[in-house]
Amino acid sequence: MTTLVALREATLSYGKRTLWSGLDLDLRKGEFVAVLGPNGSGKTSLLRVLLGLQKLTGGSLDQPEGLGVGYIPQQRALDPTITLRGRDLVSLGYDGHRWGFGLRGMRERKKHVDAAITAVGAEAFANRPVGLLSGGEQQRLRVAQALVCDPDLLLCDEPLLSLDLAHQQAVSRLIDKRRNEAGTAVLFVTHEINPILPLVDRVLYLVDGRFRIGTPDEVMTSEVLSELYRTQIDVLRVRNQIIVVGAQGAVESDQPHHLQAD
Ligand SMILES: Nc1ncnc2c1ncn2[C@@H]1O[C@H](COP(=O)(O)OP(=O)(O)OP(=O)(O)O)[C@@H](O)[C@H]1O
Repeated sequence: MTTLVALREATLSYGKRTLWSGLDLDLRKGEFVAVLGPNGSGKTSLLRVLLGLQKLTGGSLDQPEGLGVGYIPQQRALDPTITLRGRDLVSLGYDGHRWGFGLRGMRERKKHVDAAITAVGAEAFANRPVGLLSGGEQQRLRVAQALVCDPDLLLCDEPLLSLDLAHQQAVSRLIDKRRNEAGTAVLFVTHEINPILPLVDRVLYLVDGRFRIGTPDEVMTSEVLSELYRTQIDVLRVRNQIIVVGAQGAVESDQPHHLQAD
């Protein structure tokens, strides 16, 4: 499979604090990689490196020139006074240069924006000011904005947060469809692996500068998580769900970051 992006011996430090080092990661075309780990382990920072917003402090990042990158940022509620409409937000993600700015360009732009809005089921509120929409409605528009530019690489920072179950499934299916049909590689930061487990090819699990990369079966085990968290962790499989139980008692599978290392 073609490698789209390669990190070699990658290190990221802020001052004296090293978030991770010696990270080797090949992201392949059409691959779905989930990034898991407790708060502050450097998941968002990894996405920022791939976006070119943060420089590595060691090692290298190889990505082809002109790689199309879509980004679904971690959710922050938008200011209620913002008057930008939902469809304008989606349009911002569209690369109009590809089609030019003439009449044809504008028609193409509208076609793509409409398709992205329909894909996330946002037709009913796309013409309303984004600041007045609910968190889940805003999130669906952010997903549309990231997909409308037909990205080669899609970086997702907890995109399912604040979505109800039906929309979690709809958004996951949409991202999966995109990578199956267009070979888009997906790097998906999440605290909850279960809703996306059937889609995940590999997991990158970061804890306190330590990390493990492999298939969910290789990484989501009692042995590996105990080693990463440096405390006894039990990983149970119940009806195709992964339940992580820490030393402090039962830990909800969607909140492994609440595990205490002491
Ligand atoms: N520009 C920066 N300068 C200094 N420290 C930073 C900077 N950006 C992030 N950090 C710190 O680096 C650590 C990792 O942050 P990051 O946002 O990557 O973590 P995360 O794994 O995404 O966490 P969360 O699960 O809480 O979203 C945090 O302690 C954060 O405060």
